[in-house]
Amino acid sequence: MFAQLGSTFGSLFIVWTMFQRYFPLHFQAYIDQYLRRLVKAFDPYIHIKFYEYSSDRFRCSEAYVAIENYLSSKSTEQAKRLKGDSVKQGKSLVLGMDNEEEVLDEFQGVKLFWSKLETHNKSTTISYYPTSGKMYYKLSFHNRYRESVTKSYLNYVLEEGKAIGARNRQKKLYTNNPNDDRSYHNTRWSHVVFEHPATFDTLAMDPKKKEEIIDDLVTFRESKEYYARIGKAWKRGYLLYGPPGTGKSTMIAAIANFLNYDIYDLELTAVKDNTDLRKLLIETSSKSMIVIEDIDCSLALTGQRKKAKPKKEESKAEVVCPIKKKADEENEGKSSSSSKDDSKNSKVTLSGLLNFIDGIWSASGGERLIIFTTNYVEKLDEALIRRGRMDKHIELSYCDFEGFKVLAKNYLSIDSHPLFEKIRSLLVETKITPADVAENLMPKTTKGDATESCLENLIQAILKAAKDEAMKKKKAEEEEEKALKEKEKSKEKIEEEEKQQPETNSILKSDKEDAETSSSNSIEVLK
Ligand SMILES: Nc1ncnc2c1ncn2[C@@H]1O[C@H](COP(=O)(O)OP(=O)(O)OP(=O)(O)O)[C@@H](O)[C@H]1O
Ligand SMILES: [Mg+2]
Repeated sequence: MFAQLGSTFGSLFIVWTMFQRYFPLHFQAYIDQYLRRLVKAFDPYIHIKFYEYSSDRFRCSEAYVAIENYLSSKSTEQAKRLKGDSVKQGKSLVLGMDNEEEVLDEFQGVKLFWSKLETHNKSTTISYYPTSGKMYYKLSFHNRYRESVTKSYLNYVLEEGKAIGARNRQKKLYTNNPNDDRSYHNTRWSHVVFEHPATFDTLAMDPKKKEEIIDDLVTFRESKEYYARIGKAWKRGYLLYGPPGTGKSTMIAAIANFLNYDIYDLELTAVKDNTDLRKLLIETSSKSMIVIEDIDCSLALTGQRKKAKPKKEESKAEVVCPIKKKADEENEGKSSSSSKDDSKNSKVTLSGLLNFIDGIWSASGGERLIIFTTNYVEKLDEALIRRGRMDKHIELSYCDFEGFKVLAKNYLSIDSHPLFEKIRSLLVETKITPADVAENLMPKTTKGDATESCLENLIQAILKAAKDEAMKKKKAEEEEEKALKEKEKSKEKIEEEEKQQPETNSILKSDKEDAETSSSNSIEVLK
């Protein structure tokens, strides 16, 4: 009987919450109070509320988000009014239950009722936030299941909800805003949705090396406790190095897709100073990768410990170091003030960067990868890339036959072909980047089967690369020979000059003696 009465009052109370907004405020409070007391006295059900925002109204509650994710599939099946909320990996809508809808769930034979409700804002003050009430999910279940629900079911919902959230989560690619652009954006990072298709399956590289990298990433992802135990920030540094077009940026995208991490693409040239760098770091979230591409170029720009660097290809230097180029133009003809200008360009120092990597400032969130890429690993300061800072050094190199097979599968969907043997032998002797191989394997027409022509194109490209390489080698040898000859010539010249030296010296000596006698004569005359 009590149960019946309780549920009657309970239903009455639900109806009341739906319609109370139509009553005057003082009347609402009065009814609310009495209904609550009645329901409490007879209701055999337990009710738990999960509010959308924490009490400070700044943070969205983690539990609320997990519950929303957990209920989304159930709502699609049961609720009559649904709400299209977010986009799943940029491909489809995720539906959730609308306000005042109810969903039934079952867990180990226990029936559980979820409803989505909103508190009604009784405040008459003007608020910065939307004046609508607070959203919350309410879970109702019978008192006799209190223990199993609070101990097992809620944990289960949170875990499931988090897993669903991680699956649906859209990765983001962040870039740091230039310093002077900050007032407009009012934020240090701007982002776009990250949707790069690269995966480890499509990455052309030695399968053993690939396996090793994947193992390393998995170990890192699952080592939260280990890092806590050894007292180290939960982060790992990767240095990717190799010639242009060997897949460094592609690997970064593959790692992000594999770990489902956000990418923070840090452009050091747009960072004002070390303080700014620290602030940028603090604003990154966990489960992310902080990437600095072409680190050698960025560091040269700071004018710190490493200054000299070989020039990259013209086009690339323009893209990667626009500020440096501008600074160079500005400094033209101002050699006297060049040191002053250098210090103006000097923004982030190497030691600032080292602090950044060491995790002093990133110790908060954890689960972060720091990735540097460079074409010139030998130019980097040893302090920057020592183990502990850049824990894993990965070389990406020219395309070998295994790499070619991956690209042939990606671009032409083939595992074998009679021309493969020829390509295998050519790749042993010739250096060609995966980017060049990929370009040749890309069909140039949609008509007919382009497999054969693509492979033929690739063979021609490898032969051309071999020819270019041979010519380059010959030219280098010739230049070396020329330099050697010139060196020998100048050596001979010096030796000849040295041989003539005694004669010249004796002439000089007699001249000196003559001068001395004439000067002593003139002194005597003066006397
Ligand atoms: N190892 C690889 N596997 C698959 N595709 C690759 C690989 N290397 C290069 N490519 C292809 O070549 C293109 C250029 O590669 P990517 O930008 O990753 O080179 P990079 O090493 O970052 O060059 P850079 O040093 O110039 O930045 C990619 O879009 C990709 O299609
Ligand atoms: Mg790159």
